[in-house]
Amino acid sequence: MSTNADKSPMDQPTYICPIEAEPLHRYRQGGYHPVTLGECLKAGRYKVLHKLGWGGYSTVWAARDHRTETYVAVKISVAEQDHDRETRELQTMRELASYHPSPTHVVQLLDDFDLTGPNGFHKCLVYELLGPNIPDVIDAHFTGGRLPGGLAKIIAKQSLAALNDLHQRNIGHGDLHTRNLAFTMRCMDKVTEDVFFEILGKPEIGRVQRHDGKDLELGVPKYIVKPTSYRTRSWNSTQSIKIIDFGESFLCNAAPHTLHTPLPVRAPEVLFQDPIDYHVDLWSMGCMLFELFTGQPPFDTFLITTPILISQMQEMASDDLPKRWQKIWDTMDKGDVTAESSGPNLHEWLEEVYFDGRRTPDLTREDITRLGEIIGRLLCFEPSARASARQILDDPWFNE
Ligand SMILES: Nc1ncnc2c1ncn2[C@@H]1O[C@H](COP(=O)(O)OP(=O)(O)OP(=O)(O)O)[C@@H](O)[C@H]1O
Repeated sequence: MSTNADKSPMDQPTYICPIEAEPLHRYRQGGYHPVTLGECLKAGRYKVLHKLGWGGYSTVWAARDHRTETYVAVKISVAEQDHDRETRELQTMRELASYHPSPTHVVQLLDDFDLTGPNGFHKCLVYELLGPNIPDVIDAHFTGGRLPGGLAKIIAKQSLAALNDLHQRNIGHGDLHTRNLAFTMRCMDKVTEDVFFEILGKPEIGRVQRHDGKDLELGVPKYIVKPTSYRTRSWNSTQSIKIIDFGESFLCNAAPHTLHTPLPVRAPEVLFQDPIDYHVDLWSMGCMLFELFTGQPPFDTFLITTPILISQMQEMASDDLPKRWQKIWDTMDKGDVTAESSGPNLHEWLEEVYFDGRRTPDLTREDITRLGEIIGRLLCFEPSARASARQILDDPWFNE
């Protein structure tokens, strides 16, 4: 008997919804769990109030924890067969919970539970409730598409401190980019639900319909909620961030063979299929620092292919391709990419992007030169040549 799960996405019925939402075709066997606002999860403990976001592997919901009378974030994973990701996320979080004090700038896991719904079995992780991520705050609050230099420096220092805490414990994050840095929310627990909705915005709800007008399939929600857009916050230097999304994380003594880090921040050892450890995060951190200060990642984010990325990496990296990778590169099918690198190097590119004339710079040329030196210590092909998070944090530029 053929089921929905056997069908390719092309054969699936299509759904329409008037608001921006996660891909609706993924509400099917093995996919997202359909959540309704106001429903209570884990035997009445967590009352769902709003949608916080979604990713390739989960939907994330703001909820009231009736036991502790606090607001929390419940991450409901897709009910896929391969539970490696959620196992790794849970394992990392439990490992971190065994340390006291827990790292200041890493999201804290509060609870976990299992849920069975029409689309299968879902692992649910309950986290402390955080605010919006960096790109969402930039979109909402900063014209010009980038953070003020002072705030970027504070966020950079906090993410380096978080990374140092993880690496000291032999944990790799594996998915470090600005979407995975979320601002903390202060004083949320004491606020009433009315104030809570003033901050997160009232949920916007859209009715889901089948494109062909037939009844909805079992497992597809009738109504979908638009992710929150936080209001009434000022984003300044008193702010604090935490690293979220540990679905790609790993303990270095049991590192996976590959990672699904987004291509523009993916470390070269992942591309060349070399063994992986926490040094992957230092490459991603180099890319992230570039983006935090300039508002733009160093490597193309659109239509990028592995050969294009490797050729751009050769322009930006502080060292040459190691011999073991040069051999692979020489024989790789490069499509339109010429082996010769001809683009700007890291320092030229950083200056060009930062002083692009479209935005008023608040950092000096000397600042940008020094930032370029710092990023250069991270963007080294050879993983062991990359500076550690601690070494970067100790750079005098971060402490002026
Ligand atoms: N603790 C939290 N507090 C507030 N919002 C959160 C929290 N955790 C996650 N979110 C929101 O939910 C979104 C998805 O979460 P997350 O990145 O952990 O899911 P994912 O399915 O693993 O995503 P990806 O496909 O990016 O790996 C985040 O981008 C963020 O907007």
